Amino acid sequence: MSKSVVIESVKAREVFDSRGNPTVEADVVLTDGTLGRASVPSGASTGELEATELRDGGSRLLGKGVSKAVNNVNTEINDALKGVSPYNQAAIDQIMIDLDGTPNKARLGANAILGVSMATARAAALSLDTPLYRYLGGVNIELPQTFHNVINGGAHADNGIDFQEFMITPIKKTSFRDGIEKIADTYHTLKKVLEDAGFQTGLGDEGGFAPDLKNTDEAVSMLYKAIEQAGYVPGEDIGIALDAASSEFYNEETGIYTFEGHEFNADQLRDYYVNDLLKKFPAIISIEDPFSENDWDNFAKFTEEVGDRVQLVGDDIFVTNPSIFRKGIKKGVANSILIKLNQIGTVSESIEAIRLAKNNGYTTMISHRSGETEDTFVADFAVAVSGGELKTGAMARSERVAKYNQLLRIEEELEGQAHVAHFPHNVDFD
Ligand SMILES: O=C(O)[C@@H](CO)OP(=O)(O)O
Ligand SMILES: [Mg+2]
Repeated sequence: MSKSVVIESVKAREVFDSRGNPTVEADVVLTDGTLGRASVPSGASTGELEATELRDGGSRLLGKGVSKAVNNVNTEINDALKGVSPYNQAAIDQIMIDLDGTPNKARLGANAILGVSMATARAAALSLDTPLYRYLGGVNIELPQTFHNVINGGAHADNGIDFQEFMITPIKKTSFRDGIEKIADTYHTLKKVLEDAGFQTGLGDEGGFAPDLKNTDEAVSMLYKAIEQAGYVPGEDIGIALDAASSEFYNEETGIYTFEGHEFNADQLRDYYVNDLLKKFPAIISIEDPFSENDWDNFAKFTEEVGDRVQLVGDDIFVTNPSIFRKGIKKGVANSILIKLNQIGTVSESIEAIRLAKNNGYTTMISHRSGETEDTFVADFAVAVSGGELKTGAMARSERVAKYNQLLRIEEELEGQAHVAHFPHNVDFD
């Protein structure tokens, strides 16, 4: 590491994400000439307490411009980081957190700060001629088990399904590639299963199909059919995971969850999960946001009841925020946390949330956003932090597949030395 190398300049521009909305792309240039570049994703079903994504006026872009965030990078952040070493990620992130001065990055924008945070890590790795996953992770790294959202509902599709994500994951695999191939197989088979049943197979935001199925039961049944027709055993070879994203259909005033024609209170919803869904479909190994971000007590109660046999992931409720997550751990909410870099806004704080999870027996699922770019940062990040699990969409749409292709390259680069995570069985199948 050359001590004399420092940041020469930081610059951002407005580019577009996979939904055609503007987003921030940041460039960090070092004095040795290295350029690190990164772009920021964006969610549709966002948690209320996520760090602020700064958006502005501009009638042409429906008020979704990011020119203020871009300007903040080009002026204040550039001034603050010029001359600073790129090799201390925590210090870089802290400078931006202090410069912003708000608890949720509302002044400079989490999109401005995260773009620079990621681009700095990439520049540092490049200047040391080290792969990004190795720079961030050292030698203690692991390829993740992937979770693929193959039926899209909720805020990600214009169909009648209220649960947001229906994912498949390769439990049994001899390598990362083997797992991905099984998923691709099942994905193609699912298309045929849906077509045979007379459904449309247009895609939702995350590359999964968006058929007009009537409910969760029917969607999971389709997954069972696809897994079996592809020659695999549901729950053994391929597991199923859901993101209910229930904050989207929860009424805080009445405490009622309205979905698929039901009007359930928390007890009825719990009964539905335990005595209907999980009984009927034992291949379901993980449920994300089963209760709302504003329904902590019931989320905790549910964790107590089924947390020993199913992974319960907190997304909207923790928003990758270490201090909110700490409260959740104390209350016994969930047994897993979703990690989205732009929910908190820096690489270092995301790593802190992961450390907190590991120290408290929570699993971690690293995640893309429903609005993505071609940037593959999250793939390297998942390997670096040995995140165990990664969800980044179906095996379609280039902005999703780019991440899986990057993981295939990483596996090849590690020449068979790469360990691949296994969930839920903590054993190796190879
Ligand atoms: O809820 C989620 O887990 C995510 C990612 O799949 O969706 P969004 O980016 O729209 O918040
Ligand atoms: Mg979610």
